Amino acid sequence: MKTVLVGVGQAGGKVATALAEYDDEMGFRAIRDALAINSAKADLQGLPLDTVLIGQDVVKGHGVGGDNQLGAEVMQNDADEVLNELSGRIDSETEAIFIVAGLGGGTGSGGAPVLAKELERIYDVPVYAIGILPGRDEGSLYQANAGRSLKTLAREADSTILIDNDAWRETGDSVAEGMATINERIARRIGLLLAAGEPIEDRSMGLGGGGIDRDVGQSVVDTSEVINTLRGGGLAAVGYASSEASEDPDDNVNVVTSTTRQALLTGTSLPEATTADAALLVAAGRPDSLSRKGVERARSWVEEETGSMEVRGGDFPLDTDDISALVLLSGVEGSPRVTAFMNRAAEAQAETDDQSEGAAKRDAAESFQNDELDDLL
Ligand SMILES: Nc1nc2c(ncn2[C@@H]2O[C@H](COP(=O)(O)OP(=O)(O)OP(=O)(O)O)[C@@H](O)[C@H]2O)c(=O)[nH]1
Repeated sequence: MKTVLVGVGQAGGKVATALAEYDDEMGFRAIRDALAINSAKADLQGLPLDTVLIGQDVVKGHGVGGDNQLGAEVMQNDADEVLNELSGRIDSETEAIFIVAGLGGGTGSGGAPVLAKELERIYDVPVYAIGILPGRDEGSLYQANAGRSLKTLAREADSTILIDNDAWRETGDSVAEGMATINERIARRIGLLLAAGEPIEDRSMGLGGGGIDRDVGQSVVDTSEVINTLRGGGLAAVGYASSEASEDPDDNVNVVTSTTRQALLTGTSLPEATTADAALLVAAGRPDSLSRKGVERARSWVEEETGSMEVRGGDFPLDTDDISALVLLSGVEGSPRVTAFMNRAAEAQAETDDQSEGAAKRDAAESFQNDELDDLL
């Protein structure tokens, strides 16, 4: 999927960098351009991307200090400059725009929904968001910010892929190490998803220098399958797992199915998200090890497990010794983790508003409709 990537805020800039670097290292060229936007000058310095500093007249390059309403305001005020900067990058080849942001802070949290709205107004290609949820141990301001931002982003973007900061953290990591690990994991998963839809001849095949035969590819994933999977809108998640391929092709039936189970049951960006409205299974590996029977069985298993009748599946030929499974889930609003998060956010907002009686437990679908969490726009 030929993508223009925009990172907003500190987390957005770092994750956009990790993604652009991964795409480049792998030679995928799915990310055609990447831009980082922030109201804090220091967070833009040192990023190997083109950057735009917003809100300079208001916060003088010092960031919005976790105030996401101010984050939304400065993005709105400087929207013309940002759109101008993007207009030279989004062209007739662009198939999707991805905005990535940490939803718990100020600039990314407030800025991402505003930017999504502005881009939707102008461009026909889908505008997707990658929204990073604060970990459970982050303070109430982060939770309340993320709840408000998510509610707004889910409405403004064509789909929002959620990454829970608690999902891929390794125990024992410091916060900085933890972030670096999470960012690498996001880069690999989203990076594969974007590359999976690219035609084979467009890939430089950094892993094998063109050694993949073109006519393997009747079931190769197409960009339109990613877009169709996300068409229902709302919230999405990605799962991923990888195992060594066996030399015996028959054994790879089981390798594909067990790797897919791991991807969905233990490897998703939103733990416990297994029911979905639609899903896409991408099996990556050498064409001769990607067992057709295995991929078909794995796809049927995803159908049963997610309860969705709309599960697409396909291959992603890669010259590696592993078989990887990437599962994209769309329509995960009802998952327990989203419910728990929206309750946590509503409680945090009630705490900050001193209206604790407003924080009764409700299900997540309802929290996207009711007034417990303020809308940002
Ligand atoms: N995955 C990941 N999350 C991060 C990273 N840096 C910060 N976060 C998370 O993002 C949230 C804070 O957002 P930031 O991006 O730091 O804030 P900002 O948008 O720059 O906003 P201000 O600093 O208030 O202007 C918190 O929930 C952090 O846990 C990162 O590198 N990776």
